[in-house]
Amino acid sequence: MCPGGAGGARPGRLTRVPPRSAPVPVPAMASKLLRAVVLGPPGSGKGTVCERIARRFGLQHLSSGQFLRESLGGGGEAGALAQQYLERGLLVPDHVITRLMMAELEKRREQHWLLDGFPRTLGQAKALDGICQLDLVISLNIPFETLKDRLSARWVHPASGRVYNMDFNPPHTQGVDDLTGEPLVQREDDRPEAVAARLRKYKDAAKPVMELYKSRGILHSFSGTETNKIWPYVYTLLSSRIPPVLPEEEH
Ligand SMILES: Nc1ncnc2c1ncn2[C@H]1C[C@H](O)[C@@H](COP(=O)(O)OP(=O)(O)OP(=O)(O)O)O1
Ligand SMILES: Nc1nc2c(ncn2[C@@H]2O[C@H](COP(=O)(O)OP(=O)(O)O)[C@@H](O)[C@H]2O)c(=O)[nH]1
Repeated sequence: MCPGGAGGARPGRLTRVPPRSAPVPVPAMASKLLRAVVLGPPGSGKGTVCERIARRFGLQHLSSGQFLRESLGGGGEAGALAQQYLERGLLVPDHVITRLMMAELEKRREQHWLLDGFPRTLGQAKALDGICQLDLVISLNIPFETLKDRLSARWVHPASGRVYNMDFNPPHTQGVDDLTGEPLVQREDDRPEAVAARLRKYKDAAKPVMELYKSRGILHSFSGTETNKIWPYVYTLLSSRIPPVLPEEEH
């Protein structure tokens, strides 16, 4: 486990993806702080599952992709660097994303946390090793056709990262974010023609990361086409490590 440190958590400009309603914060009084990662290709439901875990278990959810998107307009050096890569649909270099994520995690060293989208390469996994020992890695295995369908129906609220799907979790009013009333958009890279290339890139980079965590015995894989069917297993796994603050059924 990552040790806690003096100073406590400070509110930073991290990307803590806001859930649909406020999470119940879990004071990290326990000496063991949960360090978890959710891996999976684009569209596999990482954000959806992480949001549920964050709410049920009071964990901090950090999404590297959302964090990067938010950093772009901030005027910072790292954001400007990242922009060049994101605009071209490329992975941000390890040293850039690692620096950003490490700074955020340092602020959260006294809280339970859950990472989504990081680490994505072996280099990133090794950097994470340098600051903590992960307890749990959840891998979502979803068939390609399902991913393609989901992404083409995904709508996002850019400011918060809240995600909708026209079949699975539609907004109350079409095209509009439930909490702010602001317009929803579709991501350019969610177009079907962009998805196949993204998935290939994901697989190449993720394979050694999965092998590393498998060899350590902390990788838990879940396969299926429906998040609601996978979710009870994820909930049970998490419950064996940290007490829930909300029951499983409450979505
Ligand atoms: N850990 C990372 N390493 C390098 N680049 C990253 C990392 N996380 C995010 N990025 C960059 C490249 C991604 O194309 C972009 C958006 O990330 P993200 O929202 O996680 O999208 P993604 O392509 O993985 O799809 P999805 O959100 O559907 O999983 O940010
Ligand atoms: N139809 C359907 N859509 C889902 C399911 N689970 C998640 N989604 C949607 O699929 C899209 C991708 O999910 P997301 O959590 O963003 O995946 P991520 O890219 O791995 O973070 C979003 O629009 C979700 O609302 C599911 O079981 N069925």
